[in-house]
Amino acid sequence: MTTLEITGGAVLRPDATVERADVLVDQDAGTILEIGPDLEGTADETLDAADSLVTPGFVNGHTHVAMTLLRGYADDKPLEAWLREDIWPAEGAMTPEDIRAGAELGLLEMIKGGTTAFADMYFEVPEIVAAVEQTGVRAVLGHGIVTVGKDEGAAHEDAAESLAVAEEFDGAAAGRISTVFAPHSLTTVGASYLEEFVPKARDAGVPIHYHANETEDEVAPIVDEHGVRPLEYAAERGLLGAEDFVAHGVHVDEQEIELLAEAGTSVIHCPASNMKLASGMAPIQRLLEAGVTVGLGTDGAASNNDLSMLDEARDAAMLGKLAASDASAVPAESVVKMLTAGSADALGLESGRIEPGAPADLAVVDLEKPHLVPAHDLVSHLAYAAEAGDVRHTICDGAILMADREVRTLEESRVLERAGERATALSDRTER
Ligand SMILES: CSC[C@H]1O[C@@H](n2cnc3c(O)ncnc32)[C@H](O)[C@@H]1O
Ligand SMILES: [Zn+2]
Repeated sequence: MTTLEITGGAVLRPDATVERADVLVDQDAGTILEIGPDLEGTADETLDAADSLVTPGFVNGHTHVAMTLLRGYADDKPLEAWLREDIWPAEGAMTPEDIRAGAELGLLEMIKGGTTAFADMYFEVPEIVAAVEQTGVRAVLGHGIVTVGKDEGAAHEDAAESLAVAEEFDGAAAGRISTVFAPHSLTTVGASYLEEFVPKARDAGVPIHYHANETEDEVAPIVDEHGVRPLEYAAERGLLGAEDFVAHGVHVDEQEIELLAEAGTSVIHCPASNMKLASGMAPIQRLLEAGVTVGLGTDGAASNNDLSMLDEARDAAMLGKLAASDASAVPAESVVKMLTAGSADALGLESGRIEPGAPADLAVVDLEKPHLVPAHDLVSHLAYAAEAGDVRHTICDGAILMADREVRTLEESRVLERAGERATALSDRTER
């Protein structure tokens, strides 16, 4: 057995307590073997975690990783105009090579910020699979379907591709990749395609991930056309399963919250994107009280504009309080749970907790920083004060992806250079 020991740190446990402990990892199995104050010190490899917090790796529950290429490409617009006037035309000009370059850039940023797993909805999924294989992270991938504006044949092909991609890549990257069927949203995919393909996804045992109730503009057409709220419409079409997860859930009423809770469908909260696009404030405290599993996501880098999950945690705490007009709403402990086990549970992953037998997906955060002193409460620091740049080491599936801020699975300078070149060329050939 090949082992790794993370020594000398403070370890965040699943009950949100923090204890001085070492963590022993079975690198062959990719799991945590033991957690204890003074382990033997005979591991094959050691990572120093003195003056550091060892936390579960962060789980980005909703992103579009290749959109790093569009970071800063179009800002200061609401969702509908942003997508139609800027983002969709640019995406229409993207090549598979662009997707690969954007995915590598996004994965570099995520690994440097302590993220060990992410859920993604995009196109050219084989390129994202290849980037995940190379970088060593864990991922839940889906081909995003949009049927509006397409003829019947192209729309049908898009939906069929989403199911085929989910079936082909489930279990790829030595089991680190799982998959979803991914209709973009309830307004951009026609009802007939949902009615045809959702039962097929269920038969294939593939979970479903989609954007839901993100803006008021998305709610109104469903109410007007179908006479029910979006999540009732989703439930009627079999889209609220216990393994399914929706991104956003900003404009949900009390009845829809109850529907989510009863169905066991999870919500991925994307506070930065919701603020930037002025989509609204999700009722996170209410969702938590109703028993809905809530995770955290960055959404794409074009609506955020970074992929830092620690930024997202702070935003979730701040916005949650503002939305509830209550400073005790969405406290630090809830946010840290969303950042780790909440997102992992939503995505059907076993990571997100440091305990024997759990996947060895870990981040080690340097506490010797001015903004992290004094250390009254390390859960508070993780929710409110820590930054992506404080992450020293990132481990996924027992493998070291970054040690002392050096990413081992990507050549950082090459990734930055290639992404910059590809983004410039993409922008030059995209008309606006
Ligand atoms: C068809 S692949 C996914 C699709 O989603 C777009 N997208 C990025 N951010 C958002 C968001 O906040 N709401 C809805 N859609 C979004 C992305 O640009 C791709 O086209
Ligand atoms: Zn999104």
